[in-house]
Amino acid sequence: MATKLTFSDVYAVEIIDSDVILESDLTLAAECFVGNGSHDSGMNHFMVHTFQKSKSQPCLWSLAVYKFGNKDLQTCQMWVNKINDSLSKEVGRPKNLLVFVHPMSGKGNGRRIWETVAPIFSRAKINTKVIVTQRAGHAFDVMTSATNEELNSYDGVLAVGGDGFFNEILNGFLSSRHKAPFPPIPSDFLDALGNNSNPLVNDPNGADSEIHNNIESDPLLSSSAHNESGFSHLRTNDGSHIEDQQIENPLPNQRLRFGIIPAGSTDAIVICTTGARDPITSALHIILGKKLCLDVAQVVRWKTTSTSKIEPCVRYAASFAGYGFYGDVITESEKYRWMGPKRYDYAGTKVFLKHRSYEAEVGYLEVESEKDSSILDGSRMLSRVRSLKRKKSERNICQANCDVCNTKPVYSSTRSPPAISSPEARWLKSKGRFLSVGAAIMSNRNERAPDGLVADAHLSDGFLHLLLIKDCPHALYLWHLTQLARKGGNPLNFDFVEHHKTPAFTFTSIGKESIWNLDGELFQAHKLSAQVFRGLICLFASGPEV
Ligand SMILES: Nc1ncnc2c1ncn2[C@@H]1O[C@H](COP(=O)(O)OP(=O)(O)OP(=O)(O)O)[C@@H](O)[C@H]1O
Repeated sequence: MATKLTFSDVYAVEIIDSDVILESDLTLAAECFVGNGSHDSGMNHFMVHTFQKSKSQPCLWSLAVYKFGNKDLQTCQMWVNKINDSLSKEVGRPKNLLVFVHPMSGKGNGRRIWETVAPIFSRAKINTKVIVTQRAGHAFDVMTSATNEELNSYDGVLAVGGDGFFNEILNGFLSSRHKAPFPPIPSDFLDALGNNSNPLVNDPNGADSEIHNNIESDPLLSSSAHNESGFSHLRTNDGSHIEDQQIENPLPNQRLRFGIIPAGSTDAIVICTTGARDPITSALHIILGKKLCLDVAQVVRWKTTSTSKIEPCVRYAASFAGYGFYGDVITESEKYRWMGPKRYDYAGTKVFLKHRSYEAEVGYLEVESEKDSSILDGSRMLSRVRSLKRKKSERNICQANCDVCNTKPVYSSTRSPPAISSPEARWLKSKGRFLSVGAAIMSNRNERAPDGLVADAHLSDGFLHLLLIKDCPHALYLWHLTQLARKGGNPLNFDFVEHHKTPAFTFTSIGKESIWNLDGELFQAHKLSAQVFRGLICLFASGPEV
């Protein structure tokens, strides 16, 4: 039994009328300090609502209530007032929230899950405006059309649903508000536009690997490259020039936070940011005003198919962007939505059995700390890749109050990550046949991959992890997948796996295929670029306790 409570853990206090104590209140009040004679008639009580951590799984929080009693009602009221005064001084707790509920999310439980947690918000005296979505795109439309003034009347926006639903809300928020230069353009694209760039080439298929170093003439990163190709360096997503715009609500917007109550099929973002997949835990993170900044990838599609026109289209992803295997699984699984979460297993097996590979060219920005030397020969490249395949014991796992995420200040949204525009920036290129191309913005832990795709990815370090799975025998690919599914597995420790930590990459499909998976949502792109914005949004979460 707890002998002390901290105000930061208390979310509500209320006087209760002894004559009408509900049965449910008594069962909840499993642990309570009961004064002498508290069972006497005429005794008055007040309840202090807080939470407790599960002993076996500290990230899993459950509600706890402590009951105090006194014969004098005034004394009880005085204590309630004093506690409320102290609670009102707790910073960062939300008072008004906009809540989107996806009723069909996951197993179709979105509405029921919201009804389970809604009383906790009422008890904490948080006002909620609830919108139950009628169709896909509903939340996106509300978020894009809301004025900044309307959004400013809320302390946060909640998604009761899965990763895809959160992605929709995120895109609705950012697409009309995030003002930033586009990420670098794929190099072959520049070639087509009359540019002779020749960045470093690393052929993943090994034998014909040709490595060129032409840093000085690399035009990928210069603002002029964007201008030459007809895209202004400082353009917003709606195409207007940033200089012409008044930035009303600069991003990152530390005040408006996002929250997710998990109700989806995968819920990787919730698992990575709270450590649990539990609606009550998430509700408590929100109510107690926890705050965590999150990297967001801005993905720009330049061309939808090989023959289509150049039409830049911007999307955002908070957890993952994937092509090949990942694109096929999402395409296939859409056909079996009626199966609920099981559709991913079914579609995954079907796609795995087909064992298709895709020809593509991927460019990525080399990171100073990942570099072994200024000249990368084959063996150094290999050792660099190996250095990323560290043993689990050496992994620096992202967690609550993470040192890595707290080291540098967050970027201003009006600038690209500095590494991209820095003159020392070096681009490497990988061309060949891939089973998949994946970009993990966070570890993507979920119930099928307990350590995630990249166990030591961080939530707010400004990097994504590019995973290039080169064409390999079926059995080896199965081995890689089983390592992913195993706690403590080492899925990156294979010669056919390339792993690069980078703030930006470009992609061009050489074949016809062009299906990407962004946070579990389909996105068709034959040619795209992506860059990470560090800590672009804030979440009501505190990070997992590992
Ligand atoms: N009322 C609705 N009817 C149909 N589709 C909706 C509705 N509201 C939202 N959607 C769409 O459903 C898609 C999937 O939602 P969500 O992510 O919650 O479920 P999921 O796919 O089961 O979970 P996960 O993304 O975790 O795998 C989202 O793209 C969202 O746009």
